[in-house]
Amino acid sequence: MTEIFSYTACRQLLQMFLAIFFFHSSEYVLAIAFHGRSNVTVRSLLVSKNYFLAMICSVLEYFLEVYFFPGLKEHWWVSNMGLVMVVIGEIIRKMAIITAGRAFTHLIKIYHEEHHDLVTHGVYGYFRHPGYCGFLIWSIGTQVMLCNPVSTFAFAIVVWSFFAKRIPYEEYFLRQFFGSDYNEYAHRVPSGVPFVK
Ligand SMILES: C[S@@+](CC[C@H](N)C(=O)[O-])C[C@H]1O[C@@H](n2cnc3c(N)ncnc32)[C@H](O)[C@@H]1O
Repeated sequence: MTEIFSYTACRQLLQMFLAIFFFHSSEYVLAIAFHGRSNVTVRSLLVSKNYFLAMICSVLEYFLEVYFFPGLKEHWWVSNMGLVMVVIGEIIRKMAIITAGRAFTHLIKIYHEEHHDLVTHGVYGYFRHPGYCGFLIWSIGTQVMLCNPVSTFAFAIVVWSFFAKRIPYEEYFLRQFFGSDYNEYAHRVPSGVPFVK
C-alpha cells in the first residue's frame, strides 16, 4: 500500500493531473478567445465519454502496477521522456490553434464560411495536421510518463486510428473549399500523423 503514496507515485500522478488540467483548460480558453464565449460550449473542453473512460483505465493500470510491480514505475528516464513528449505535443497543438485562429474549430466544418481561409503558414508549413500531430504525441506522452505499458500501446493504436479516419474526412471538405490550392498544399506538406498520407 505504501507504494501508492510513494514519492514516485505522487510525482507521476501529479504530473498527469497537471498535464490534463492544462491541456483541457487551455483548449477551452483558446476556443473562447477565437470564437467568442457565446459560440463555445463545454464540448470545447474535449472530454468525451470514451476519452474519460480511457483516462480512468490508464489510472487503474497505474495503481495496479505501482502496487504489484513498483519497480516498473522507477524507470525515470522513461517517465521523463513522457514528460518531454507531453510538453512538445502541447506546444505543437497550441501553435496549431493559435496559427489557424478562427479556422481551427473543434467540429469539422462541412460548409465553407466566408472568413475561412486556407492556412499554410507557420506550423502548417511543416504539417497539414499539427493539431492532431500534437495531440497524438501528448496523449501517448501521458502514458509514457506514467510508465504504463498497456495504456501506452492502447492510446497509440486508438488515437492513431481515430485520426487516420478523421483526416481523409476533413480533407474531403477542405478539397471542396479550396480545390487545387489544397491539392497542391497536400502534395507538398506531410500530414504530421505517421503512416497517414
Ligand atoms: C480540429 S481543427 C484541426 C485542424 C487541423 N487538422 C490540425 O490538426 O491542425 C478542424 C478544422 O480545421 C479546419 N482546417 C484544417 N486544416 C486547415 C487548413 N490548413 N486551413 C484552414 N482550415 C483548416 C477544418 O476545416 C476543420 O473544420
